[in-house]
Amino acid sequence: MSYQPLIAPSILSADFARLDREIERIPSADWIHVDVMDGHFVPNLSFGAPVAAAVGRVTDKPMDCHLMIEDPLRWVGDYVEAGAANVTFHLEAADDPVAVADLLHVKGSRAGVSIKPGTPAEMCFEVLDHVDLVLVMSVEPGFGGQKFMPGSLDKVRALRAEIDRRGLDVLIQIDGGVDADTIGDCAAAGCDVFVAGSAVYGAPDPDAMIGTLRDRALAARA
Ligand SMILES: O=C(CO)[C@H](O)[C@H](O)COP(=O)(O)O
Ligand SMILES: [Co+2]
Repeated sequence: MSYQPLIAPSILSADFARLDREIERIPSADWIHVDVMDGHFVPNLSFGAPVAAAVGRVTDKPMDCHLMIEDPLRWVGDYVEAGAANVTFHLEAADDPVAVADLLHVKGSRAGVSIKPGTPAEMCFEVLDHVDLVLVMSVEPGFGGQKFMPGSLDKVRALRAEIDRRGLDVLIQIDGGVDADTIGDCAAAGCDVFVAGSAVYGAPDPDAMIGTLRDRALAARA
């Protein structure tokens, strides 16, 4: 099948006082990326399941929850109940990542696992058969607006090779510093899903920026 990059704007860079209006500004988005930070796993606090549920009420697009939280087994169910289509937890935070992924499937969402910049791609290999998505962080998680770390692309290439070798239907998502200049390299390395916060909401026309990002990803794979 032809390559179809998915653009997932992060509402972390949106105006939290008007999330309904901010989501209306991005009709071309494929997914809505929702960054949950608990102030423990990462040194920042964003919001939790009630705000995710509010996002779910104002959009029909798939809600993609990125949980930067400790003890994901305890909390993931709340995000499925909030309406998430995908729930991604951090490998570094999970005692038993397969149990978290299995719970997400039982609850009815897709399961994603994420790795921070310092975690080798190979650490994910044993959970690849149990998840639908791997999220490679290309900044240290916790804050929007950071600079893309090009070293993350080697991890994307390693994951792409292993997923393809096993013939798995697992998406590779990249998150952090993705913009019109960096998305091409991410697509060429093998990414399927692109999170962009500041690049989209910092643009004069956020929806036009989504089109630019998609075009650049497609061009890099042509
Ligand atoms: O998970 C995240 C931060 O931990 C965000 O999704 C990410 O940083 C998006 O913001 P930007 O595109 O501005 O880097
Ligand atoms: Co994120």
